[in-house]
Amino acid sequence: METWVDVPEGSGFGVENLPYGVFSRRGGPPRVGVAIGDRVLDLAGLAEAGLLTDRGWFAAGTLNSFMSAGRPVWQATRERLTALLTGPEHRGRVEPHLVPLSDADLRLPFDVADYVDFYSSRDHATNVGRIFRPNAEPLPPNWLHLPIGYHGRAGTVVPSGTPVVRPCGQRRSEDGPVFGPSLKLDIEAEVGFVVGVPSALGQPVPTAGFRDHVFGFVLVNDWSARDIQAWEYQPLGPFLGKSFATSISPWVVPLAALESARTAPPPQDPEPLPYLRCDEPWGLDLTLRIELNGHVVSHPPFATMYWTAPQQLAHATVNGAALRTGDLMASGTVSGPERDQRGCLIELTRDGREPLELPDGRRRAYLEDGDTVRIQATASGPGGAPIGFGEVTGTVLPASR
Ligand SMILES: O=C(O)/C=C/C(=O)CC(=O)CC(=O)O
Ligand SMILES: [Ca+2]
Ligand SMILES: [Mg+2]
Repeated sequence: METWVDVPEGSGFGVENLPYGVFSRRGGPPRVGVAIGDRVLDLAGLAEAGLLTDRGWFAAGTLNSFMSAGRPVWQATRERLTALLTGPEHRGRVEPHLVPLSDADLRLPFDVADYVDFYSSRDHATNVGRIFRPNAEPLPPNWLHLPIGYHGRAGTVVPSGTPVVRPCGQRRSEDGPVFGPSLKLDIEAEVGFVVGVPSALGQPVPTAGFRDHVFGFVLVNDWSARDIQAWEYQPLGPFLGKSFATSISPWVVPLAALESARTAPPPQDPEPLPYLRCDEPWGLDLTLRIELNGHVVSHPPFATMYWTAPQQLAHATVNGAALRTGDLMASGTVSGPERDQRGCLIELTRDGREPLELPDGRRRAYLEDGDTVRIQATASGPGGAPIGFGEVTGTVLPASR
């Protein structure tokens, strides 16, 4: 597929992708756009010019209204945008609605309804199980039977670029609990899916309902204070150790852009219960890349995730819990089997015992004030075209006291 837009070589934003976001230009009103090359196509502008159907979806500060419109609308919009961006006859009327990315202020793409975080990488769960519970089996007995998760704090999901203030809290010391800034501030590189179409209370959504409810995927950094977490989390799970901030990428990659990236997940043994069985393979050939202060420290492979997104969705609703537009469900930390494939510092440095030696001569056990973390990801698209997820970044600010 050829677009008349000049897409730089290696850009993950070719016409095969068309990820959705919300942007504003020079203090102007927010609007929905799709990324193409190093530009944003202004969908509200296209609609005003009569080039695109809009039922109040695009001159909006969030994607929620468009996401709730459902799959037939998502499909028709994608087909129309593809036609506009590939047909040379449309160029003259469409080109005025392309905004340079450098002029676009990217917002949180959707209002987050509920936020769930899973724990679906077997390598990650095994590695952190050994660190947090050295005297127990690394995988809890339920791990192979259900995708473990917890409910997080939707109101502290922030867009890429938002600074992260080092959290304060209680941590264990030899003399009892002490209060202060976390000494073990960490990241978690994850991929999340976003719900578009709600479901009714009392009605589970089966794995086969995934495509009808889920709009797309984003990158997630689930910032984690390991010392606060280790002291507070038993028996009810993560609380203040993770609720201070969770960052997401500004672009939502639609499911339709990920068809070529779909791959069989690792075999599941024991076979899951019937409600968790899935006819379609929803592993994704997607590689993450984590940079710390500009140095690449890891390449986590998403295809190794044990539990897939449709299984997570089916599990999260099997008790009848309803879905709302804007629900964000994150995969859990993405870690592969190799040392340089781990998705967080607690694994990469074995809880600080083996600090990273960065090429600039500095060492890192956990994050220090002023550190910047950047997570990117690329999936394989049709004919090998890269499908980019953009990036999620954040810089650590000192604790406020
Ligand atoms: O095993 C534990 O006690 C803790 C695990 C985590 O902190 C991971 C978590 O938040 C879920 C995930 O990202 O995989
Ligand atoms: Ca997490
Ligand atoms: Mg978090």
